Amino acid sequence: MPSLRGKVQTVLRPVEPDCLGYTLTHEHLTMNYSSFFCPPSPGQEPLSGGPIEMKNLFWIKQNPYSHKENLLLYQETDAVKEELLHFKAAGGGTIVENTTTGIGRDMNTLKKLAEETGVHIIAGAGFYVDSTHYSQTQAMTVEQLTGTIVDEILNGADGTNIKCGVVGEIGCSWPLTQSEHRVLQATAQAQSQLGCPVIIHPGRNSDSPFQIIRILQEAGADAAKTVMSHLDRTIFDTKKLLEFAELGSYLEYDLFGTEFLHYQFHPDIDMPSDNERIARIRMLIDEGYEDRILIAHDVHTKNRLMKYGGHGYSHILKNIVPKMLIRGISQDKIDKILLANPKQWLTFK
Ligand SMILES: CCC(=O)NCCS(=O)(=O)O
Repeated sequence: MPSLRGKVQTVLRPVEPDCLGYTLTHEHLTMNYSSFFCPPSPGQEPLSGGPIEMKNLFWIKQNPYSHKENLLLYQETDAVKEELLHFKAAGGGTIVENTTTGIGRDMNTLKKLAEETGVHIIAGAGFYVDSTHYSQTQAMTVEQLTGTIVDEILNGADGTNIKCGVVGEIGCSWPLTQSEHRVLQATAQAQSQLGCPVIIHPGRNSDSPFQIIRILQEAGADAAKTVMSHLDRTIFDTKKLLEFAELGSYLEYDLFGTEFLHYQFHPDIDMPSDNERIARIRMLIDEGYEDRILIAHDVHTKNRLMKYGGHGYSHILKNIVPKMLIRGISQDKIDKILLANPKQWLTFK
């Protein structure tokens, strides 16, 4: 089996880890989220159709999953290209593109965007949450799922010869389904064969990240090469978060730019603001976890793009980094979060 040891695998080629630069570890550049459409509140149904306009932008920001067109990021490749160029001009170097099977991964578009912008793009192998698993996926054994993931990294994904460089985002629901459990075991086996980076989308319950790490470790995974995404909306209790940090995975705050009153996927959860995210990160640094923190925006709907009045892919570099400095997070620590930690995670072992 060919070895990628010591390299980072982009959609164009394996590269030296030192060339990555500032890295966002959880984004989407092209995807289709239409199967997660949430019907709007009674009386607001007419707002789900039609184009995105100034007059409905605030409503879409509050109800991003209730506007049909907003879920079709794959229609915006030209805008995404322009916004990747903004990211590069702001000092950005690399984007991990976490679109997996089930939400419209498009390897050819990722390759084209990498070629046309010069931004390093790293694609994700594996499967999103159960509700998007095809019947063939549901029927596969752990060994067959492992074979698929390994093949997407070594030979190319979706019938192309364009290769993935991470496994994930691997989708998990709460409660975890049997098919998701098998995918996690396959993820662990692929990681133990290839030494590859892994990234997980946990269920919306504070016990979910613990359960996932346990399943992965029992199946042979390396928690130290695994990212737990979306901690912003998953673990709120400080003691529990520090207990989770002890398990050794990367701790990702990847919903920067997402600020709304009502979290449509889980109304019991109050989505934090960017200031609250920065405060959590400061706390984790003070507790000694600076080597484990990663950040991103997880752009996955159109309204997050600058074209539609959103923050785009450069919000962290342009706005969050200066605010982190004001809140006492030194440039040295910021460089760990955006440069050294992603490099360490993305390099095959
Ligand atoms: C595909 C994009 C995605 O999974 N985003 C996560 C949204 S949330 O679960 O954190 O709300």
